[in-house]
Formats: sequence, structure tokens, C-alpha cells
Amino acid sequence: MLQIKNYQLFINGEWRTSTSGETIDIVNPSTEEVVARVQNGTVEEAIEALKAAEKAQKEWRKLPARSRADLLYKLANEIEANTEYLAELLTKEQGKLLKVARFEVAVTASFIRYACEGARRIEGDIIPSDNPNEQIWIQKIPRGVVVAITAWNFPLALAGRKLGPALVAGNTIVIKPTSETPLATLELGNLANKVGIPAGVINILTGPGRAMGNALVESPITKMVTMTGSTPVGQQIARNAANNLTHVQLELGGKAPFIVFEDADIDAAVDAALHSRFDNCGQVCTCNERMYVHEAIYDVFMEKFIAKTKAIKVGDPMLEETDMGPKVNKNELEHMEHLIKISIEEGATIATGGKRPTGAGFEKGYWFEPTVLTNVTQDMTIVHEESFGPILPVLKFSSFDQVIGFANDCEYGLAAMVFTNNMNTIMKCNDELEYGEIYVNRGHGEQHQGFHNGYKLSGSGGEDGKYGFEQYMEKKTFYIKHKA
Ligand SMILES: NC(=O)C1=CN([C@@H]2O[C@H](COP(=O)(O)OP(=O)(O)OC[C@H]3O[C@@H](n4cnc5c(N)ncnc54)[C@H](OP(=O)(O)O)[C@@H]3O)[C@@H](O)[C@H]2O)C=CC1
Ligand SMILES: O=C(O)[C@@H](O)[C@@H]1OC[C@H](O)[C@H]1O
Repeated sequence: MLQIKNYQLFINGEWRTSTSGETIDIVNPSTEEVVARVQNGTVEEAIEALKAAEKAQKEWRKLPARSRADLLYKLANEIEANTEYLAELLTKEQGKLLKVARFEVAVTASFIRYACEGARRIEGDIIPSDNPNEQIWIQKIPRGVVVAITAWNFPLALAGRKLGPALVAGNTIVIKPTSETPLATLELGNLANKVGIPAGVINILTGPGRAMGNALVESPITKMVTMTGSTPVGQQIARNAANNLTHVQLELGGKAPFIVFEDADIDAAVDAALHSRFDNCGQVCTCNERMYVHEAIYDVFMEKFIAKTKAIKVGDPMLEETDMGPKVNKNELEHMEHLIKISIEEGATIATGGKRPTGAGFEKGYWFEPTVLTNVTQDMTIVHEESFGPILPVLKFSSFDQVIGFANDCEYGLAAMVFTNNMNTIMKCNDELEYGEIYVNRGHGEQHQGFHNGYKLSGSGGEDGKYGFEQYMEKKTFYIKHKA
């Protein structure tokens, strides 16, 4: 009999049942079974968590950054020590492959460790003044209370990506994971207590974003909101944060073009295009959302690509031999069917996939076949609307200017991928593509020391690396005059 765990809110180092008396079911997308319940937290509980974080921050900021980092290194070690437990939770709540869930746990620990390396690099400036006997000092200081709001595709990694730099910089944090996949994130509360992170430094709340999330964003206690999720919600958060001019960091939607020029290494491009579309059932913000293949190599490329797509094994994400699990929920699955319907109506052809798989193992769950659409034109909905799922529209192109025009014809600007061996083409792509993150001759996949930065409706502020770390700090300038 499946054991259903009832999670609580994590406020000021303690687990609390919400006064709402309401809970939210967490459903396994592979089986449609309820695997856990979490609290439907109240606005009052959001404010209580913010006040706990505010109180804790007064002492947390006084610790040397190295001491803060020492505690976070211990948290990273505990996360790693619980890999199997956390990975199984991620697979149960989100449907990602267990082997990918293990990777996500490792990445979470790695994000935190990377942030800890910055503890001794919180550097300010001493600048000579135009006035005699005077110096100008610019000091980096923490912002205060950070609110972190995360999406469902890599919930634990997104939490680690934010709590790491926030806490090393001397802030405290209130994390509101998505109501879809909050379980692994909630487990961080137990691990934080275990390693001795002081009460109130990390708080984890569950509840609908439109209520709980709003309350966290609108409070004057909140000095920064870092959010990963959809563009419409990011825009709403920016509007709500404007009332207090709260600093906002947004990582939002994407529609990455994958461009294969005629001189590309075709086999390498096929493999990169396959993984960059179908990893995590296509639920990655930097996924290959539309592919442009030069007409001179289109037939050869597509024969290889479609054969490999057909070979993808969809099934139980707990099994090592599975290549792709289900979509995260029913709404997302129905969104796939909606996009296919529109694409066909607009003239596209299904080269492979395009529907729910049937047969043993697919009676329950939110499964969708890896899908490739051909005879696609640039004006079609599927070329512009993010699918965030295993649907790939493919178009031909004939010239550099044409494909750059296609690629930039987009309201998003997060990631782009380019395959060519011509250095001049690479430099021209880097110069002309309107994207914050460009992958050349490889598929998607950021590194912590880079900068995950979306242009246009893909975000604002960016995260990761030294520029992402900077977002979690304020600057204070001093003019120091001394006796001659
Ligand atoms: N750029 C990037 O790095 C990434 C971008 N994404 C994008 O996220 C989307 C999928 O994730 P999904 O979780 O559905 O995104 P959503 O935007 O639906 O939700 C993201 C988070 O925002 C919360 N939220 C919702 N409304 C509000 C509000 N009014 N105020 C404050 N918080 C709110 C949600 O809470 P709740 O769920 O409880 O409503 C959730 O925790 C895709 O568009 C994808 O492109 C995903 C991953 C990475
Ligand atoms: O947010 C995303 O979808 C990606 O940035 C993803 O999140 C954590 C992983 O490290 C990235 O691949």
C-alpha cells in the first residue's frame, strides 16, 4: 500500500500544519496516484515566514561569509548523502527519469558548492576622491530577505540555484516551490536543521502562487524576488513587486532555435538536437523548441533524426532502460494535444509521434510520444509558442540571413544552438542572434560559472556565475574624509 506522507510548512526551523486546514494532493504523473499531501498555506503564514527570515537575517549577516559557506557546504553534503531518497521523490512528483533525478540532486549540491566558493570573493572598491584627504569606499552588502519562487521541471535544482548565492551573500530566504512538485524542496528543511543552519534562515512554504506567491512578492519585508517559471507569471510578479520597487530576478519561458548549417557535423548535430529536445520530456527552458536545417543536408539529416526519435523508449521513469517519462500533469498533456491539433490545421505534417502512446503501461499517466513535425512554415503557431514538451517543428532554410531572420523572429531570447564548422559563420551567429545563451556545436546545458540570462520575454537579471551572485547584494558607498 502506497505510504502517503503529509508534509507541513517549514517556518523558523519548525514544521507547522497550516491554519487553513487545507492540503494539496501531489500526483505521480506516471500513475496518477496521490503520493503525498502538502499544506495549502495562508497569506498570514507567508508573512510569518517573512518575519522569521527578517529576524534571522540580522544575525546571519553578521557571520563571516566563510562561516555561512561552511554551513552550506554541509547542506550540500547532506543533499548528496540523500541522493536516492531525493531522486525517487523527484521522479514520483515530476515524472523525470530516475537517472536524471539523480543528476538533478547532484546539480543541486553543485549549485550550492559553487555559491560557497564565492564567500571570499565578495569584493568592494576603494576609489580615490577628487577631494583632498578623502577616499570613496563601495561595499557589497546583503539585500535582506529573498523570496525564491520555483518551477516544476527541476524543482530541487532551482531551489539550490537560488538559496546558495542568497545565503552565502548574507541574505535569508523564503522558498515557495510550485504546487506541482514541492516534495524534494520541502526535504531541504530537515537537512537544514540537521546541519545546524539557524532557524529562520531557510523557510519553505507551499500554497498556490496566485495567493501565497502574491503575498510574498508584495510584502515590504521582501527585498528581492528570484523566480523561475512562465513569462505571464513573471510579468505579474514584476508588476506586484513594483509597488515596493523590490529587486526582481526572472528566468522565464523560451523558444530556442536549433540551427544546422550545411557544413555541420551531421551525426553530432542529430544527437545534440535529439537530447536538447527530448531530455526531461522536453521540459527544460533551454530545450530545442524549433529546428532549422539547411536544405542541402535536410534529407540526410532528417532520415537519421527521425530514426533516432522513433527509437526513444517512453515508459516508467524508474527503469534504467527508459529514455523518456511522462509530462508533469494532465493540463500539460492536453496542451501537447492542443498544439498538435493547431499545427495540423495550419498545414504541418506529423513525421513521427503526435499522440498519446497506448498499450501496457500507458493505461494511466500523462504520456506523449516524441513528436517531429515537418512541412512547417515560419508563421505557424508551433514556431512561436513554447511547447515545453516533446514536440519539435522542423523547417528548411537556404541562406544565413534567412535563418537568422527566422531565429530572431521570436518574443523570447533565452537560448539558441548552432552547428557549423565555419568560424566566420560562428562569429556572425554570435553577433546577430538575439539570445542570452548560445551553444555552438553542442546541445543545451548551462554551467554554474556561466550566466543564465534571458533577453526579451525570457527574463530579466539573469542568474548563475559571478553576475548572478551580484544580484543578491546591494552596494553601499562611503565618502571618508580625514585630517590632512
Ligand atoms: N528560464 C528558465 O530557467 C526556466 C523557465 N521555465 C518556464 O516555466 C514554465 C513552466 O513552469 P511552471 O511552474 O508551470 O511556471 P508557472 O509560471 O506556472 O509557475 C512558476 C511559479 O510561480 C508561482 N506563481 C504562480 N502565480 C504566481 C503569482 N501571481 N505570484 C507569485 N508566484 C506565482 C507558481 O506557484 P504555483 O505552481 O503554486 O501556482 C510556481 O511556483 C515554462 O514556461 C518554462 O519555460 C521553467 C524552468 C526554467
Ligand atoms: O531551468 C531549467 O530548465 C534549466 O536551467 C535546468 O535547471 C537546472 C538544470 O541545471 C538546468 O538544466
